[in-house]
Amino acid sequence: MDSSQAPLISNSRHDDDAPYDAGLGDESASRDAVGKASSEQPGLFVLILTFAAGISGLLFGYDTGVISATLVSIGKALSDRDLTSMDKSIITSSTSLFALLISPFSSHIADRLGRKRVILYADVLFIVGAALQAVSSTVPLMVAGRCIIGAAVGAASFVVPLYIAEVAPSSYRGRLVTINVLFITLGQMAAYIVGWALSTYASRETGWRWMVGLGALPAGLQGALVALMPETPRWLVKAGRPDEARRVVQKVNGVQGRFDGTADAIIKEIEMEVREEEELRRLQARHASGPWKGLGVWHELLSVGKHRRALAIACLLQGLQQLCGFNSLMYFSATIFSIMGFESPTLTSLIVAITNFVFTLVALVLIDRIGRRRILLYSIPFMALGLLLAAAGFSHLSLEPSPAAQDDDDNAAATATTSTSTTEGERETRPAVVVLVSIMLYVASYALGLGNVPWMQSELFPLSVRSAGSGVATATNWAANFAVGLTFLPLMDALSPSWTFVLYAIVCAVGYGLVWRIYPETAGLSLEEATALLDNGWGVR
Ligand SMILES: O[C@H]1[C@H](O)[C@@H](O)[C@H](O)[C@@H](O)[C@H]1O
Repeated sequence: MDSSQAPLISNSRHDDDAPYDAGLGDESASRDAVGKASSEQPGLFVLILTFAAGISGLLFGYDTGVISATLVSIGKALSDRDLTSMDKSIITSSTSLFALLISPFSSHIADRLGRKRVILYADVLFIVGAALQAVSSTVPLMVAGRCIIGAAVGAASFVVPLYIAEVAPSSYRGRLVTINVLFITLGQMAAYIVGWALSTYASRETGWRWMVGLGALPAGLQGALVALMPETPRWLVKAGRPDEARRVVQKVNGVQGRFDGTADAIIKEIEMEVREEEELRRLQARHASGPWKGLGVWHELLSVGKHRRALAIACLLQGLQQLCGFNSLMYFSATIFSIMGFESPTLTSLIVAITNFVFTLVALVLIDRIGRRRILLYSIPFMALGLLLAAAGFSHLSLEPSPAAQDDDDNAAATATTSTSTTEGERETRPAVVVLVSIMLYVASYALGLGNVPWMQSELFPLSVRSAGSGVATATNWAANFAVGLTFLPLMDALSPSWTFVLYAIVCAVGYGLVWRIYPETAGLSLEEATALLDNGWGVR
């Protein structure tokens, strides 16, 4: 895996003011000229770039969030029958599977053809995937559309943060991680609003087709914006085009067409970094021995104790972010609220997306003050509590797990009417409210901690293994996301909703113990200090 492989990873220098450093390389380099450039106000150009990155997070969020309302609105439109739990699970998880499969390839394309090219290809995939879903008439066609969307999400979630990190001044790179998560949650909220509006006001036949098809619009906008943007200076230098790279740096710094010593210094620094990186790769290849021979950076990652520890922590956090079951709500909350008999399941499930977005915003403000380890240790118990309360609520509800009840809003409304018109039904209202409030508690505590902290993975790894380590951790995230998407509905059928939620609570409890045991506090530390914590052990005091 090369330096550009991992999402949220970039190349160059460490910025002490940027606790969310997106995985930038050479810690030792703090050149004056670069520092000067970094402290400047963002120009219009940089703002456009940030917006472009935002669209990508938005698409990631929209396309993963929209499936919740889509699944309850499809009815018999695919293959002339109701969707089974297995259909729903495959339609949902095919996206994460393809995101997992595609991201390593996109790093090679990004290195060969440039970052911009990957963004454009991803946009094309977003558009094709959206169109295919919108016109699909069978389950396999819908799955094919979701796979194409997955490939787009995988490529975009990898390359856009990289693009911005390589172009923007260092002070902006640092905030990228959280801004990206914020845009993802914004996209999910937008998907839920669109899902609710279309399932309520559009016709039954076409509403869900618009939901999935609308994802093409931001992709088209992003494609048009990206076509106007330059390649990154770092890629241009690597491709032997330093003059073009200099022009881009001048544009970013707002000194286009004038002599600018800062731009020269930055280009020199990039050239140095590119050389250092190549040298490092040669050394790694030469020193590898035994089973790791020829594996280069993998040898370095797996044979050195502190790198292994960093990898264990990063994978633990990413795995936990998904295995705690959050995305089962993101993907299936409308289905859950539908079988609980809520009159408008898509509107009710909007609460999940809004809570997630609002508390991600709160996390932005709190996380540096409280610290990553501490915010996790404070929030995970509340996640477990929310899950257990929801499980208790579910055990007092008589659910209607039949596909007809799940897929038909009218049916769901009928169920709700019946349940509220009888004494039996009135007794059911209270547990339904308990489930809803518990889910909000769970989502809020997730958004404060686990929704964000794992993406700060790159600060655990030293430069030499940063991209490889972050890449593996990101793959862990998609793999666990896939597993949860595929197993949630079958688990609900096999174990009951209560026990499924108890299972996620157990995952949270085990995760809490592991975080407490092996994840040291890195907030407020420079990248050198953070990675040094793992030199001789887990660094937990
Ligand atoms: O950080 C994000 C965010 O928490 C999203 O809401 C979730 O759907 C993603 O899986 C996660 O990676």
